[in-house]
Amino acid sequence: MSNTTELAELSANKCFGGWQKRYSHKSKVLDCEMQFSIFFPPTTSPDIKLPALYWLSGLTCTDENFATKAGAQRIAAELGIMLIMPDTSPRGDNVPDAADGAYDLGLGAGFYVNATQEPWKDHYQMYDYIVDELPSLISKEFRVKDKAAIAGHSMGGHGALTIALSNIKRFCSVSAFAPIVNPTDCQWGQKAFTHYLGDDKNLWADYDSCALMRQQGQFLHIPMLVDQGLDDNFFHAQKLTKPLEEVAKEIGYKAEFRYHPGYDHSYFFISSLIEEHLRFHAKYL
Ligand SMILES: N[C@@H](CCC(=O)N[C@@H](CS)C(=O)NCC(=O)O)C(=O)O
Repeated sequence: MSNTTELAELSANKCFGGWQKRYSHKSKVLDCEMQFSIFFPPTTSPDIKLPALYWLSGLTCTDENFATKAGAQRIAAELGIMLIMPDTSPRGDNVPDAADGAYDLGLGAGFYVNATQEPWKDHYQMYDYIVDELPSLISKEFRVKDKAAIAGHSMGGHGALTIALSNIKRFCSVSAFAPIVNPTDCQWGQKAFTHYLGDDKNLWADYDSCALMRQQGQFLHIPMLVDQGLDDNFFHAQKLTKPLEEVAKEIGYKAEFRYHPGYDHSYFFISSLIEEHLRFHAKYL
């Protein structure tokens, strides 16, 4: 860590020879105090720039769900990959939440967009937080490679795919579990985008991985792996995964889409396949 740190360490646990840590910091773009988790793999030299993977979680999660439920640390330790786990929305007493306390809007449901509408726009700038502010902070504080991998689940799969497709030079590879791929055409996405972005559907398309792949996929390519459980009760209801596979087929975009009988939407699905995702990213990191 640098001498003039902006981070407060909240916890540190030794894990598979490395360290699982949690930090707090003041976010300028979100205008609130934020927490994030990091797994540091065991390393022989503090001077080596580590490869890093950003994990974006889904609705209702904090930075701690993946850290405690996915079981990713053993393979990350073996592969020498740092795991960076941000929160899913701004937090704090001054941050607006859904009026009815709904789980799919407001706290825990930032959707990785920059809100343009009241009362959200002062704090809900999650796209800028994940793409710019947090990576700048991480590279100031720790030794990490410039290009990172990015992955996520459900709303976080949407975040990972849209951020990777819009920032192909910044990320080496992207993967997702049960991602929302067409938020402009599913209930979760339409609700969130109406609140955060208003009625301007042009703005919505900037955060829709189907639209982004269709726009840019003929010219640009990033290695992509997507896994979907066939017993996931949100698979059909929220049009997860499939619409992006259809766009990929249509435009000839090379990406792997896999469907797994019996698996649901939970972290039991993620923990069953996370090793394959980490090994996939390790080829490009
Ligand atoms: N049925 C859930 C919907 C939310 C949900 O399934 N969240 C997923 C991501 S979309 C999750 O990872 N939940 C936290 C966990 O399983 O640890 C609820 O009402 O809380």
